[in-house]
Amino acid sequence: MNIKVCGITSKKQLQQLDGLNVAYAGFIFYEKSPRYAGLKLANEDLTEMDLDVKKVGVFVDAEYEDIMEMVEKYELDMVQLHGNESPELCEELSEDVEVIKAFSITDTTTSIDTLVAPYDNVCDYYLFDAASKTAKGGTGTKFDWKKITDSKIEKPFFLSGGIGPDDVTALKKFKHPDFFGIDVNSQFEKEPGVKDMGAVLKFVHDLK
Ligand SMILES: O=C(O)c1ccccc1NCC(=O)[C@H](O)[C@H](O)COP(=O)(O)O
Repeated sequence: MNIKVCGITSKKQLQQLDGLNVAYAGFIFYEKSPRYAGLKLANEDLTEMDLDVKKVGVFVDAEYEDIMEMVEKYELDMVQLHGNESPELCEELSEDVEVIKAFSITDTTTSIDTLVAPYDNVCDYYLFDAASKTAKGGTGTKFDWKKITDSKIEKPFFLSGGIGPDDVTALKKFKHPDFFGIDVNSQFEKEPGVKDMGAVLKFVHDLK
């Protein structure tokens, strides 16, 4: 199970994460987020370290040029599109960088397969998060995972939304042919943007 820890805002925590057998580190490039990385991380913080962890930039309804500027500046390996980005934008970006398209799942989402269909050929991964009325992501809210197990999907995906230390047993039981990894965030924080690395370490160990 690949693990992505999202909302990293310091060089020190990035270094710590790199030693923890975590596959992906997420950096939020959305100014309204309390985890906005743009003002806290210099590009050298990400580019001058020899990292095993892949760097994922998270964007919400940003323009192609602005996303690519950050990809180049921070040498991002992947972008995660967490808003209402069009399949056309995903396709354009996927020529330059790996793309994760995120989808917000609500109680009224009836068919995940219908939701993802327009993005089938234009991104590399999906990410399923819980929708929220208050924020675009990082809310600690779960959605009904049965909506996933009832779907075909047919692309590697990250399961996200409110995943915390108490979910280890449920995650070990969660099965889907395209289940690629999990994305965690606010349930492993001391405060927004500051991870509890001890909790992350224990979680990674417990999942193995
Ligand atoms: O984390 C944020 O502040 C955020 C803001 C705007 C768009 C996306 C954001 N986070 C993206 C993520 O991938 C989160 O890890 C995901 O929403 C799950 O968060 P949580 O429910 O806190 O585990």
